[in-house]
Amino acid sequence: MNGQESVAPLRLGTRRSALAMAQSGMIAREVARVTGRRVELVEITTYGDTSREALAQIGGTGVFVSALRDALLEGRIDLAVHSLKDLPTAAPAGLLLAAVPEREDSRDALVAAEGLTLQELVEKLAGAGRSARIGTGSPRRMAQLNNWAAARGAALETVAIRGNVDTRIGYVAKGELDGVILATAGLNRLGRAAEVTEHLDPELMLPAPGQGALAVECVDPELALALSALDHRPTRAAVVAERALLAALEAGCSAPVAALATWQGTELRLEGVVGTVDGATLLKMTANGPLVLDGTAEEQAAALGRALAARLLDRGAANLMGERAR
Ligand SMILES: NCc1[nH]cc(CCC(=O)O)c1CC(=O)O
Repeated sequence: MNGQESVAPLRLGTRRSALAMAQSGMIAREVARVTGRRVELVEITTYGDTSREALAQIGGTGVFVSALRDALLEGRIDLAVHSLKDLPTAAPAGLLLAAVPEREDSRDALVAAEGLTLQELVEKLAGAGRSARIGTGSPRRMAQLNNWAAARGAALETVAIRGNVDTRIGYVAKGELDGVILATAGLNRLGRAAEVTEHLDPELMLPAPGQGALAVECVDPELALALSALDHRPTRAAVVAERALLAALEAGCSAPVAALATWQGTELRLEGVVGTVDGATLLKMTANGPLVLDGTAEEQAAALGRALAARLLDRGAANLMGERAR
């Protein structure tokens, strides 16, 4: 046996949902390329995968992440891939955010029958004498949809749903709902981009902090160094700003908070939204910061996020979000 063959494959922990498998498979190929090592997928079942309870009841999307993090800390896997928007802003000691690969489309998407946009859907159903029933389990999406409808006097009702992509799209296919909102990035990664009937403009629907981006976590600093080849620094700076905003608001992952940082030349432009689920109030603010992608980029980006959070809190964001999570 030569030295090459005796090197054990890297164990990449993944949830077994179709989306997690697609994301993990994609990153596994990249990891094999940059490390020159074999990568095997190790399936980890999380409580969030087996429970039918509402996400808010079982502690939010953090439940998907914690089983993978436990496996990392216990040495059962070498690296894990998460959807960045599901990653709690506080990381347990010992975990390294080795890479944030280039972000996919960050926008939310409408999947509706007959290829209709939100506006067309609302108009058509108003003609039929009823309101559009749109499924989403996300308070952030509910707040913005309800606010959009209220501003137009449109008859729209949000319906709380959860489940995987198939389940959610199934509600529309079976005619139980008029439309559902999903993240474009997830649909793209699953090869289901064609099901989207409208990509929602961030003006209407600002995405969740980190939406469309992935996080690669590991424990071993040497592995982290190798994985940093997959890091996309403009994406990392953007999501750091978005997550700093979220953390400074002390909002739980189920609070109606949205944030998106985009590059305008050498400036990072951060937009934040805090609202009430009923859409009655939506607070939207923007901060711009010139940002140099050097060793201090993350601190500069985080400062931008904290500054915007402070301005939102000045305007009463804490009251809007209701009871703060912890
Ligand atoms: N909350 C679940 C979740 N977490 C990550 C994605 C996929 C998109 C992404 O990577 O941001 C989704 C599905 C969705 O919101 O439709």
